[in-house]
Amino acid sequence: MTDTSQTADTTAGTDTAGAPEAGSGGPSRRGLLTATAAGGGAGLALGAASGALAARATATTPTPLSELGAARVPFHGRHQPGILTPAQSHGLLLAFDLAPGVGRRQAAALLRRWSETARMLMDGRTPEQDTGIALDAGPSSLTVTFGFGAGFFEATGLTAARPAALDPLPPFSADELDPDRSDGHLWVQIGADDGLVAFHALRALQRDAAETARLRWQQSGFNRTPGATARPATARNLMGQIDGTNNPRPGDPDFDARIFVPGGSGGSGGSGGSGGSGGSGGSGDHPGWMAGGSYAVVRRIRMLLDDWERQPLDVQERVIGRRKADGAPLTGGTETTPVDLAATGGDGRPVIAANAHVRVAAPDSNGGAAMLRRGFSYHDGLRDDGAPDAGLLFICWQADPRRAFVPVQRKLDRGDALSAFVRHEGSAVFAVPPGAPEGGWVGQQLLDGFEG
Ligand SMILES: C=CC1=C(C)c2cc3[nH]c(cc4nc(cc5[nH]c(cc1n2)c(C)c5CCC(=O)O)C(CCC(=O)O)=C4C)c(C)c3C=C
Ligand SMILES: [Fe+2]
Repeated sequence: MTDTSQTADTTAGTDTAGAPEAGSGGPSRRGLLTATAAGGGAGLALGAASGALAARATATTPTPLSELGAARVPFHGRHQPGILTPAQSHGLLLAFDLAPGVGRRQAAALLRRWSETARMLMDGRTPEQDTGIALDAGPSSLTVTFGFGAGFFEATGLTAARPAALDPLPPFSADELDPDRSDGHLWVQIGADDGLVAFHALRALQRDAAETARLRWQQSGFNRTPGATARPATARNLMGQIDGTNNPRPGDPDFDARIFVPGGSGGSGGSGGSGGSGGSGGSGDHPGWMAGGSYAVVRRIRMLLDDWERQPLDVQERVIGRRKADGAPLTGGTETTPVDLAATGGDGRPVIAANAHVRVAAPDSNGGAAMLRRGFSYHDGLRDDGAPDAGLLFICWQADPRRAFVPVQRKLDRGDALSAFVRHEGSAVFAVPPGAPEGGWVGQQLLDGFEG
């Protein structure tokens, strides 16, 4: 069953924000803030009140967080956060390689540390020796998602547990891949509706990696800020198109089968460990430790924006097959009206061109292949050639990339009108294990028994 618990809980965090939370093992960020303000800045903030009394008063009567700041996504669940969670306004993607000589024991300890840090931060609490970067903010829908790249299994000698779905992607003609922005043993996806909250998480997770894993690449992205539009709306990408309309939805009957690896107990409780090998009990050729997990394909796709912006509106719309203003199909209706791929115009030609992106990418054109697209735009200034280094950190989620991303990208590569305006510059595939049950950690099903 689909876990819909990942929509941010906006009621959490305001009533307890001023005091350490029971069983939390750490103070809330805002508890620290109010105590610090009362102790250190009492003269400014509180006039003649005594420091001790003032500290008590401010610690019990914090200013309520805004709805945006208070929004909290649960860390524990059947699936990891950051897959079904609506894409946040800030995204940080980090890939790490294990340091030379690091084995599965240290890798397991790292995943346990990372999980604990992610759990605390997503709950709005502060790790020890905190940087203070997010001291005055709530969790702001922070999510942290962890994945394993193919190289992890080689490095740790866990090759028997390596999913076949992590086989290297085939080359595509639009690829101009930079190895320094591709692959990696471990992947961390951070999302938050506040840039400082996201960066705070990045620093804490990087500190946890310490000598165990070294940063291989990092990419930063963004989406529109919640509340920037009059009403909630599908995001636009940097080409100006409404992007994400025809994503599979959790209510669809085949949603889980398309996005998540089948099997597993489906819930919280217990350690979920499988003694470390994780090589059996799976479904098809997916190892048992991946039950409830998903595979993320990450592509850095640069947009040739100078070329694109020179195209007249009707050309831009024919390239995609949808209207730019409201995302409606060229066959009519509104954004959510199904695209009519069979419709022809007065001249007898298809209204949605043979090479229109939505036709070529549609499940109906690809034997039902579908994926959940959940990306971030990026902009890293100008390139040496003067063109903007900007585009889409394309992230798609699926139960098996060999039956989703690969066939669709193969088809796009051959006949997509959009290909003339994009270049794929980074690429990686990660096995993203199921969510951690209460008391457990991410990757435990694979690595349990090795940490110490
Ligand atoms: C291999 C998969 C895909 C890549 C790579 C990709 C790149 C890419 N897409 C856009 C913009 C849009 N894509 C849209 C729809 C769409 N795209 C894919 C797959 C890939 N896109 C799919 C499966 C679909 C849905 C098709 C359907 O069922 O109708 C749209 C239309 C709106 C929407 O449904 O989201 C836009 C716009 C860009 C700019 C891009 C690379 C930079
Ligand atoms: Fe697309």
